[in-house]
Amino acid sequence: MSVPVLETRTMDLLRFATAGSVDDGKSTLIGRLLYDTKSLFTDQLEAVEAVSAARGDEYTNLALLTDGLRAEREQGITIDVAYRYFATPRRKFIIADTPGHIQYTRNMVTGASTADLALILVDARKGLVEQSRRHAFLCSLLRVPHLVLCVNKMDLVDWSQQVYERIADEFTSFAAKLEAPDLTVIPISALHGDNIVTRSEHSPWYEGPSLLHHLEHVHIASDRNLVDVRFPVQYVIRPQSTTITDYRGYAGQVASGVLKPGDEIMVLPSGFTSRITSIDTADGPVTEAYPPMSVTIRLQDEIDISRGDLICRPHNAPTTTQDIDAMICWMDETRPLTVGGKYTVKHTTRTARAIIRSLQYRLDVNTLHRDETATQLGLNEIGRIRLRTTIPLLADPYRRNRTTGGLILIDETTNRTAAAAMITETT
Ligand SMILES: Nc1nc2c(ncn2[C@@H]2O[C@H](COP(=O)(O)OP(=O)(O)OP(=O)(O)O)[C@@H](O)[C@H]2O)c(=O)[nH]1
Repeated sequence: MSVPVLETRTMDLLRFATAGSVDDGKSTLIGRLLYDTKSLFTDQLEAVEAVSAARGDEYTNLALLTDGLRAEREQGITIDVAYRYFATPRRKFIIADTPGHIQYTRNMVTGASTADLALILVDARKGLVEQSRRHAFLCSLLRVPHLVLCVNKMDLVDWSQQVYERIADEFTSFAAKLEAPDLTVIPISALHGDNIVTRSEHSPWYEGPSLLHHLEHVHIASDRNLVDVRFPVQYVIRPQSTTITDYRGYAGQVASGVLKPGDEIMVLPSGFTSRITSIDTADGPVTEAYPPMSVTIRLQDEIDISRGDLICRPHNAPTTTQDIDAMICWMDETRPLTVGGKYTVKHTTRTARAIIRSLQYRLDVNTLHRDETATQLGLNEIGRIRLRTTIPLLADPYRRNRTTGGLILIDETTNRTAAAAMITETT
């Protein structure tokens, strides 16, 4: 049976990103999750207890656990995306802890772009702030399928149901305007551990799940696109590169869809068709491949295929195009995006060069106002652009496919990532 295999293999890992303003309690919450799921080593805990005591903190400061960077510990703020891992018997988790400061939109974009779920924290005393809306907007732009609003520090508002409901209602109506995905709101106290692992006795009026229960059970298997077969070829394994003289395979990671031996496929951009003879993995051959598996595909016919080509089904192909419309988040602090600028584009396994043909508008992420008179995008600004590439890209809209719909721009002189972009239209 193929379906149960698919379920267990793809269901056991949840990637989530955390967001919130400064001091809303993200680091404390992550520390609490690590602590309560026993994902810590004794020496880590002892170190944190010692630092907390030295700082004169009233409670063991669990936020210190997630402060991976020395600079951050000194300044007391999160400045980069820190990845944390923990597991429960039901699932493994990767947390992207992204900073709350307004100037770190690019880190938030980096952390959330591969997330299954985003967790936005608000301080119950302050309610929704500009940052909460901004983060919710970015999550919708990045198509993060599940959103959780944690109303934190409920202990500081005496576990008031009214306070919680006002914040939950306000956020729910804002999220509705964003085509936001599945939304869950949970009242918590990260510091004291209420509604984190088990339901708290302080909130008898709250009938939903604890945060961990929700993280363990949120259904993510159907978020993956299993319909459109997209296999960007990363590496061609030729006869001379193995000891088996007649082996020729195409290695890569399945971006979407399900591939099976016997399937008819088409290779882009050439358009040649063939059939899959076998699918190999590091653990031996498999009878099917689906995202995010890394596999090597062998074909019945000898076709000229190189890195950057894409394998799909003959009647379900991405658009082959040099003209791309995209929403873009500018990440280069030294130079702004300007019309006419030339960049290297990395799109799946394909590299091209591109020119920015136009900037249609700059978006104010707080008000969602579009400024059509804008001529530049600076660090952390978001806008809609049109670009033309030197060679065709094999692209889908980002809303359909987060892999074949995403690209990055690289500054050719510094080799730094200048922007991340989500394709809105391919023409
Ligand atoms: N009373 C109470 N205090 C909390 C709670 N959660 C966090 N705090 C406190 O709020 C302060 C800020 O928490 P952090 O976890 O450092 O906040 P953060 O959002 O990670 O902040 P940055 O890393 O600076 O972005 C700390 O003093 C925490 O102890 C809570 O549920 N109740």
